[in-house]
Amino acid sequence: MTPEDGMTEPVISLRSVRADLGSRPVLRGIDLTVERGEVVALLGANGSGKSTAIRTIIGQVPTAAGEIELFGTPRGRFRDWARIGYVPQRTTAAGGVPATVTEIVSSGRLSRARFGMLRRADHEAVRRALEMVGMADRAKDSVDALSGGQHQRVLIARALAAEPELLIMDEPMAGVDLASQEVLARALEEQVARGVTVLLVLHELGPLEPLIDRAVVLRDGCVLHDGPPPRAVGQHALPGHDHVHPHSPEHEPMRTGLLS
Ligand SMILES: Nc1ncnc2c1ncn2[C@@H]1O[C@H](COP(=O)(O)OP(=O)(O)OP(=O)(O)O)[C@@H](O)[C@H]1O
Repeated sequence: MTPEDGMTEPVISLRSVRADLGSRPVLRGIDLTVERGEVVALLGANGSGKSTAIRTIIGQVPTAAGEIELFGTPRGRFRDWARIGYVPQRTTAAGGVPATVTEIVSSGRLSRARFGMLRRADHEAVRRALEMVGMADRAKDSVDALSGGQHQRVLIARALAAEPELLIMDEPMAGVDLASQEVLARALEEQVARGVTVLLVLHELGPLEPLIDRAVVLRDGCVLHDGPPPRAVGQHALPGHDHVHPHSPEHEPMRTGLLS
């Protein structure tokens, strides 16, 4: 590959990005770069702006200032959405619409389908995505019959079905049982081994810890930390552990926390 192919460009680049929700400034000057093949975790307390950052990157929230590039192209001109798999913050896959697991996952393949028609290769990609998240045996079931963790697996399979180069996931492990977490961690590991770039919001690194190259911690819409992920196990060791120090009577309890 040559630089002209855009292969040396960061996959995601944010420069001084600001975004408002209503009249409220939620992102207050974010710089963030994700290089090809990196796995970056976005951490921070509730309300610090993680989801808004993700939604701004994929164009669901407009920027008030600053620049965003996807695969080296300004976001406003970016059209190649099939290269990006997005897993929104936890919702049910069904949304009240009667649909089977296969139908939901197939909808993630439409961006790759020619003239909106799924061909054999597309059906195979759907089947592979279902296998990757351990849901192949539920392919024909209605999504209404699934548990929360299984819903989440289906949403991830939907994102994987297009065989994206970049996966953006908003708390993929939230509310997911341990068995599903391990399945998802393995699926993600497989994606990373193939060179897929990943940006994901997490509350704790958990079973994904070994995969994470870098952690970006937000606080009040600003980047507080951008560097190696905390390696020590356990919530206490995270940079942002909500730590109240009761043993400093002369001071107010000190809150250093970011993650909860
Ligand atoms: N539609 C909205 N209108 C106004 N303010 C909003 C809206 N959605 C979110 N906010 C506010 O924006 C801030 C950032 O929210 P965001 O969802 O990005 O945080 P987060 O870090 O993802 O939080 P969580 O960990 O709880 O998901 C919060 O203070 C939230 O109350």
